[in-house]
Amino acid sequence: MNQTKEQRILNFVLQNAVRGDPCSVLDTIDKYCSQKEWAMNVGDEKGLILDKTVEEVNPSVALELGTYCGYSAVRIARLLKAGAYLLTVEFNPEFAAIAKQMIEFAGVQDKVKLLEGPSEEIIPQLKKKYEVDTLDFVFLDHWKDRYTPDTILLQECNLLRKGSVLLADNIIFPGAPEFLNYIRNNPHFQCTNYPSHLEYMKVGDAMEKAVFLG
Ligand SMILES: CCCNc1ncnc2c1ncn2[C@@H]1O[C@H](/C=C/CNC(=O)c2cc(-c3ccc(F)cc3)cc(O)c2O)[C@H](C)[C@H]1O
Ligand SMILES: [Mg+2]
Repeated sequence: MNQTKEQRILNFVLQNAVRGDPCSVLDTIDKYCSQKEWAMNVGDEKGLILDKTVEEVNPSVALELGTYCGYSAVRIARLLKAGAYLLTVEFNPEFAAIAKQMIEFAGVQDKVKLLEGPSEEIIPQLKKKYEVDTLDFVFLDHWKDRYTPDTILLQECNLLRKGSVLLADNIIFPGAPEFLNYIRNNPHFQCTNYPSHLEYMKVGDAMEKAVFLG
């Protein structure tokens, strides 16, 4: 049975990256996806915006929606302080299995809880089942039409506190117009746009940061 692209990416990492070295895993994925097969990782350019935001927030509890191969989970987890952790949600079992191996190879498994299932089911369980009080940081990178409903759900579940930071990928390409309209016209959020480029391409893209004002 021939391999999927995501399996090829993982195998390239297992064969070429340095076990236990998150930066080497990120660089290896970026090398493969820019030279051999494009894939929808946040990538190295937008990854720097993600890095700066995570460092600025310095979250104790972070949430990611849309793990995919685990690139941004590794990217975020490598920056977390002792005792801090990332919850990452992925509903496709094949991708969850790939991401699990990627996260373990990078050596950040102690900082990452990979939750397999749809975000709309997982988010309402975060407080009781996963003992979350509130989220300090949320990275949105799953289906673009789910950014708004899940942002509303996070609020309904009282998972955001004054100062919680949301960062959304792909504001320009593929685009999340409905989310942009929702979040920029919502008085409970203070928004900032970060122009960049689509991963591994010269196409324009952007990330949007939204700080919850309570
Ligand atoms: C309904 C369940 C919702 N709840 C969910 N709960 C849990 N997991 C979920 C949920 N919804 C989705 N997922 C998972 O998240 C991942 C999905 C990620 C989606 N990302 C894009 O579509 C994209 C496209 C391009 C792009 C750019 C240029 C092109 F030409 C083509 C593509 C670039 C980019 O940076 C992009 O992030 C993963 C594949 C999928 O299984
Ligand atoms: Mg993306």
